[in-house]
Parts: sequence; structure tokens; C-alpha cells
Amino acid sequence: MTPSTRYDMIILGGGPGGSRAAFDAAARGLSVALVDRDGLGGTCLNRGCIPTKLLLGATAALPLLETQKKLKGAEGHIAFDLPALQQRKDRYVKGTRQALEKRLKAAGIAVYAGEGRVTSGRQGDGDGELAVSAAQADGTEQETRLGWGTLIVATGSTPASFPGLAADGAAVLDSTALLDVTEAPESLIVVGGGAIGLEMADFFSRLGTRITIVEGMGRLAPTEDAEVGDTLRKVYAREGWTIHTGRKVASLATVDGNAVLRFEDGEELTAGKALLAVGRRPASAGIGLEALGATLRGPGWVQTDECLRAAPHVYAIGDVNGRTLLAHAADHQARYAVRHACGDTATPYDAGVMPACIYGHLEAMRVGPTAEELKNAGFSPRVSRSMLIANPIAQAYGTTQGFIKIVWVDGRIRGVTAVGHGVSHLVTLAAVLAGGSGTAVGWTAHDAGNVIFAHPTLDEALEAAMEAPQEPV
Ligand SMILES: Cc1cc2nc3c(=O)[nH]c(=O)nc-3n(C[C@H](O)[C@H](O)[C@H](O)COP(=O)(O)OP(=O)(O)OC[C@H]3O[C@@H](n4cnc5c(N)ncnc54)[C@H](O)[C@@H]3O)c2cc1C
Ligand SMILES: NC(=O)c1ccc[n+]([C@@H]2O[C@H](COP(=O)([O-])OP(=O)(O)OC[C@H]3O[C@@H](n4cnc5c(N)ncnc54)[C@H](O)[C@@H]3O)[C@@H](O)[C@H]2O)c1
Repeated sequence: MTPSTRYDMIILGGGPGGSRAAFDAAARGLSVALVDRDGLGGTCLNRGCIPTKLLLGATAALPLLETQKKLKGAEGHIAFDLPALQQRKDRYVKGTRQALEKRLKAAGIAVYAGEGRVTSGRQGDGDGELAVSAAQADGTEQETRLGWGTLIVATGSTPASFPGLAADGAAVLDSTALLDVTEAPESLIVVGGGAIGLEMADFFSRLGTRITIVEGMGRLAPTEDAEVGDTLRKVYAREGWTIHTGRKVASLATVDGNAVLRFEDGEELTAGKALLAVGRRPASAGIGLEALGATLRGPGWVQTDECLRAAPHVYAIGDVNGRTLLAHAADHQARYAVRHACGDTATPYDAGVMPACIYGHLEAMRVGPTAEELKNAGFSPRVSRSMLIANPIAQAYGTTQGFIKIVWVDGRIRGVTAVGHGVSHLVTLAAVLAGGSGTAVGWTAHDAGNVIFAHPTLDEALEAAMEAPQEPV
């Protein structure tokens, strides 16, 4: 069958990576098609970054008011209406999806709704081909064949599961299903103390749900600085969460309507619901990438070369390549892939200083490597720190738990780590201090001394950390 239409670039997946690539390619004058089987906006808009933050944002005042109650400065009770919060969240997500679709069309991008599958790669000067199957109202499938000059695969990821540890849609839910519940469970077991587990546990605890969190590694947020995990544990345990770390789960299942978790040592936990938040898996099955010469690693991460190529004229960006599972990483990779495909750059992809945050009333923020990672890589890092208890804004809010830690190598900032209320707001400044991206290098203490930090701000805690003595690790 001959393709019905050909495009200079076809992008498979309309999440943050795919839509950024589509806009950038169209702005360069390429003919562009974007193919998505689900809602435009991808995981980020429909079941990830945005809905979680809408729920956290809507309830953010509660922990602050609770703190004022403990300080005897307030009294009373606030109750949230979860169905109303859900309606508002769904309206906002739908509106944003529609706005995205309009912007794509206004930019001249052809949007195809359906499942994409590569049917052939490029042969010499010929085009590659992609089949898009879309279900019709009468139950039949309609297939459209499209020709491509360059293909960008941005198909993202889905929740991970393991044998004996899988969401069943009854009491054991993945993050997508838990995000839509309209009744807060009286108790929730969260398996996985990473970003999703912590953010969703924080939200449900505000609705009065009793939280038990089970993390297989030795601490919460195990990829972060050890002191971040320790602080999270201390604060959340004080708020009544039960926290198990370093314990192996044997099984998790719905029994008589409840979620029942059994540890390998035989101990059992029961709760109204359980959230399985143990990482993500690449959405690369059935796309036909192997036939193009691409290599899939482990559960299907698409291997990319130093220029984010999976095969000749084929790029893989965002979650699906497994480099960094963050929306802004997908966006950054998309910008590079389009520049590279258009011949505007030939230098290898550089992720630069990647910012990352975990949100909640206690937040974690990091740019660059941790001191431990640098030490393991053979550097001799030094650290300086400030404690939030000494910061006037943290005192004003009564949110004084936490710290900011600066990681130095040879007198320059290589990384910044923080935990505490509102520290995510410092992340972009921290990224600038740590050298941004590419060949830029981190600031010295002298450079930082030339910046005026407004008073009183949380930013001053960053200034205080930079001015504090630097100690070896
Ligand atoms: C609960 C949760 C909270 C999160 N919070 C944050 C956060 O606060 N900050 C942050 O940076 N990141 C966050 N993330 C991660 C972020 O959502 C992802 O890193 C980001 O969405 C990845 O973008 P992507 O473009 O690579 O893929 P995705 O957003 O996953 O989009 C991929 C798209 O491809 C489509 N697709 C897949 N296969 C096919 C096919 N064969 N044919 C057609 N279409 C296909 C899918 O339908 C989807 O729309 C969160 C994730 C979750 C689950
Ligand atoms: N704020 C943000 O930027 C944000 C928010 C949510 C998600 N995300 C992204 O989404 C991705 C997925 O999030 P996630 O929280 O599912 O993954 P994650 O990798 O952040 O955390 C998963 C946790 O589950 C633990 N785990 C794995 N198997 C286990 C088991 N059998 N028993 C107990 N614990 C187990 C891991 O040790 C890990 O700490 C992350 O990589 C993150 O980058 C980002």
C-alpha cells in the first residue's frame, strides 16, 4: 500500500517530548504529523505531573494551617470535597488538552489519533512508513499509512509491575487509577517511596487517610542524598505515617475488598487501598522499532546513541529511552533532536544540570550529582549547608524542618540538594548556580557573593549555604 500522505517528520507520542518536537519542527518549516493513541499531553498532562499538582495545590493550605494550629495561632477544621476537587482537576486537564490540540493545529501540525506502528524504515532516499490504526464508531479499525523522512519516537512509559506485585484495579491501584478515586480510603498502603509514592501519600494524608509506606531500599527517596531520606522519614513519621524501609514485599492483592500486603518475613498489612508506585516501564512494545535496527534494553528501553538516535533517521526521546524520566528532560531532548535532525547541531546531546523535585508540603529538590555520587566517581567533593530553621521565611510559615546543601568540587558548585517546605521554588536558581547546561561551569563562592538576595526570602537559605564553611565528605 502506498502512504496516503508523507511528512518531513512524524512524531509518535504526544506527551511533553512529542509535542515539543512537533512545535519546534513546524517552526522550522518542516511538514509535521503527530500521532497519539490516547489523550494529547501524554502522561504528564493526563495522569502525571499536572493532575498530581492540581490535587496537591488545591489542598496545600491545610498542612500550613495545621502547623499554625499546633503553634496555637489558629483553630477549626477544614474538610475537602474530593469529588469537587476531581471535577476541577478533570475540567482543567480537559481544557488544557483542547488548548494544546488547537495550538498544534494552528501551527500547521497534522494530528492523527490512533495507535502508531512502523511498517518500514528508510531505504536510500525513500521514505519510511508508519501505519496508524484508529478504532471507528462501528467497531472496525481504520488504518492510515503515512510516509516519514525523520521519525521521532516519544511514546513514554507506563506503571511498572512485577510478578506478585501488580495493580488489579480493585483495592490495588496504580497511580493512574488512584488519581481518579472520588472517595478517600480510610487507609492506604503505598509500595514505593519514590516521587510518585511520596507525592500521592502526602495528598491522601491531607484527606485524613492513614498512610503506610513500604520502600524496598534502605530509605525514602533512595536516589537522593541520604540526609534527604532521613528528614522525610523523621517529619512524616511525626505526622503519623508508618514507614517500612529495606523490607521485601512477597505479595500484594485484594482480599475481601481490602488491599493485603505480605512481607517476605510473613508479616501482613491490610488497608482500604494500596498504591503500587515502583517505577515505570517503557511504552515501546509493538511499535516495530527492532525491524529498523533499534536495540531495546531490559523491559524495552530504546537504546540511543550520543545524538539520541535509535536507528538511522529515527530518534527516541523522553521516558521511552530511559535516560531521565521527567517531563522537562523529554522537552530538552525534543529540542535537541529537532535541531540535530535539521542539521543545526552535530555535537552530542548534553543533558546539562538536570533539575528534579519531589512535591508535597515537604519538598525535595536537587540539581547535579550528590556528594556521594561524586565521591564514588573519584572526585573529592566538599559540602556546605544551611538549616531552614535559621531562615526568617521558614520561621514565618512554621516550616523550619529541612536544609540546603551545596556540593563543591575545586571551589565550584557542582550540585545543590534541599529538603523542606517550598524548596522546589529554588530549583532553577540552583541549576544556574551549578552551571546550567553544556560547557558552562558552576559558580564560585565569590561569584555568588555578587548577587543581591532579597530579604526576607527562602532564597537567603541558599545564600547562607553558599557562605557556610565547606567541609570534606
Ligand atoms: C503520577 C506521576 C507524576 C509525575 N510528576 C512529574 C513531575 O512533577 N515533574 C516531571 O518532570 N515529571 C513528572 N512525571 C513524569 C512525566 O510525566 C514523564 O516524564 C513525561 O510525561 C514523559 O514524557 P514523554 O513525552 O516521554 O512521554 P509521555 O508523557 O508518557 O507521552 C507518551 C505518549 O505517547 C503515546 N503513545 C505511546 N505509544 C503509542 C503508540 N504506539 N501509538 C501512538 N501513541 C502512543 C501515549 O498515549 C502518550 O500520550 C510524573 C509521572 C507520573 C506517572
Ligand atoms: N516530581 C516529579 O518530578 C515526579 C513525580 C512523580 C513521578 N516522577 C517520575 O516518574 C518516575 C516514576 O515514579 P515512581 O515513584 O514510580 O518511581 P521511582 O523510581 O521514583 O520510585 C520507585 C520506588 O519504588 C521502590 N521499589 C521498587 N520495587 C519495590 C518493591 N518491590 N518493594 C518496595 N519498594 C520498591 C524503589 O526502590 C523506588 O524507591 C520517576 O522516575 C520520576 O522521575 C517525577
